[in-house]
Amino acid sequence: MKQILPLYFIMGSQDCKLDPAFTLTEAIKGGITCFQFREKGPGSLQGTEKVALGRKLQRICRESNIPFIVNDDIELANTLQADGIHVGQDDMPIEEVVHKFVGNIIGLSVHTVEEAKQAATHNIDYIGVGPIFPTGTKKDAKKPVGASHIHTIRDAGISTPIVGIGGITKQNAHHVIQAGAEGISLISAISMSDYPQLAAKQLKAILTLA
Ligand SMILES: Cc1ncsc1CCOP(=O)(O)O
Ligand SMILES: C=C1C=NC(C(F)(F)F)=NC1=N
Ligand SMILES: [Mg+2]
Repeated sequence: MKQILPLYFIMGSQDCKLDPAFTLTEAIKGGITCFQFREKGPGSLQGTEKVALGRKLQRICRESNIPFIVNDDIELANTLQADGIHVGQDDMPIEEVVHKFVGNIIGLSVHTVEEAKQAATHNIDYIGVGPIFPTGTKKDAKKPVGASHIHTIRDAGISTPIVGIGGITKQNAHHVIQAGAEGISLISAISMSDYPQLAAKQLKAILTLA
């Protein structure tokens, strides 16, 4: 987990300024360590187009040995034989996911310390804690919790690997690492960039300095 969580890029075509395949290829060159396909919300693809894009992005990840995680859609995750799945609190119950998903990485979205405690009782590989900072990318995001919330979760004795998520940029990424997260995950800081390779490189450099 420690080697895949540091710079965890998440994207769907709806988040992407340039061509998704180009952006992902560039982000990988820039040093991302994990990718999540999150085709969801306004403007996202559905059905066969969604599967086709997923397959295309999975191939790009496979060429560079980058784990390919699918958000929410357990059917798609199993169809693509994805490396992992990420589910939210209001998606399929985690017990079911652990049972139904054939891959090996399972991630869960977490907002409160209570949810983090719950997650720790299942063998979840990592938890996505956020939104850390305000974000416009997820329409129904909850109230930002701030980087200190990661510290609070750690202080509650929870040792599950953590990625911070929500409004993370090269300006604020260091707060997330300093608060005790194994990594940062983000969408627009890379997906909305004209230079996704440079964006990824700059974020990666900050992680090594944090
Ligand atoms: C998927 C998700 N979950 C909590 S905030 C968020 C959106 C993160 O997007 P960005 O990195 O552009 O703020
Ligand atoms: C809502 C989400 C929260 N966290 C994460 C991750 F960063 F992968 F943990 N992914 C999501 N899709
Ligand atoms: Mg979700």
